[in-house]
Amino acid sequence: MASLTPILLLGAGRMGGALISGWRSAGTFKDADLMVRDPHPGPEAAVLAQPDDAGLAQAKTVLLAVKPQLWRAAAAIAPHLAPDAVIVSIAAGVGLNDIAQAFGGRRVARVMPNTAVAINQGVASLYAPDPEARARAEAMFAPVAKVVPLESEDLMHAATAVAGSGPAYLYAFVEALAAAGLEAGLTAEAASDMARSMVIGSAALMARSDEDPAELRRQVTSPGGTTQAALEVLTPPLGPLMTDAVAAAVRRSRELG
Ligand SMILES: NC(=O)C1=CN([C@@H]2O[C@H](COP(=O)(O)OP(=O)(O)OC[C@H]3O[C@@H](n4cnc5c(N)ncnc54)[C@H](OP(=O)(O)O)[C@@H]3O)[C@@H](O)[C@H]2O)C=CC1
Ligand SMILES: O=C(O)[C@@H]1CCC=N1
Repeated sequence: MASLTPILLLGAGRMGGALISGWRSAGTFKDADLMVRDPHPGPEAAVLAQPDDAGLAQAKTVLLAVKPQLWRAAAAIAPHLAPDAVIVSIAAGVGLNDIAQAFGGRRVARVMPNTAVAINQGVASLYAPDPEARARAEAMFAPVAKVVPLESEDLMHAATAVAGSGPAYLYAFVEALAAAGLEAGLTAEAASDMARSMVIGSAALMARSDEDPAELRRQVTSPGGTTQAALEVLTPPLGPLMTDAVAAAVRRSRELG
């Protein structure tokens, strides 16, 4: 693999900022290895070099991290890039061939990360038929995420729906559980503390356990007890609901492309 730095973050908002935080804490890149082009960079990117058009030619790798609706406008920098610059896109839904075309035929990798890269515990699905682009994307994401290679680009929609958007589903669950606790008589503060701490502790337990989630669930569920009573309410609609939610995200990902 050729040198992948300097890396240009083309867009450095919430997801670009999460990556910068993760790279800093993992020691993956020095700030001097990173540059940013963004009209309003987030706090993590504010100290990074902001090259003018001539300076863009220094970038060896470009992380495309703008909203999917804005990616074609962002690609207007392509004529200023070095011919051998490689594009690594995290934009939801936007196809590899379209990106390659807009960036003058340069090599492209697609990655779908999630915000947990900020603490080096992300998931990053990767599709890149070009070996050099794949190697660079792996070098960028393996220090901050579990990298999951995808065999076909079409699976990127499902990866986005499960692991890219997934953190929001979990936070929505915590919100709903806290609201239910409030309804059951707890104070708002106690309900929020319990829901949040329960998810943090249960996720940490799952991370350390060799058991699959179904066995961990069984370990909590006493026959005829409280958990069983709740799961009899929760489980029947949960599977179909999650299937519908993931299908909606897949549909939206296809539309964004
Ligand atoms: N957030 C997430 O959890 C995840 C996001 N993604 C993908 O990452 C990408 C970025 O998402 P996110 O970080 O949430 O979005 P943000 O809006 O937080 O960040 C995008 C940044 O790009 C800037 N920008 C807009 N236009 C341009 C341009 N022409 N050139 C350079 N920068 C520009 C925006 O500035 P301004 O605010 O001024 O418009 C903003 O700072 C999306 O494509 C999304 O699909 C992927 C996985 C997870
Ligand atoms: O909501 C979105 O479209 C982006 C992609 C995955 C997470 N956030």
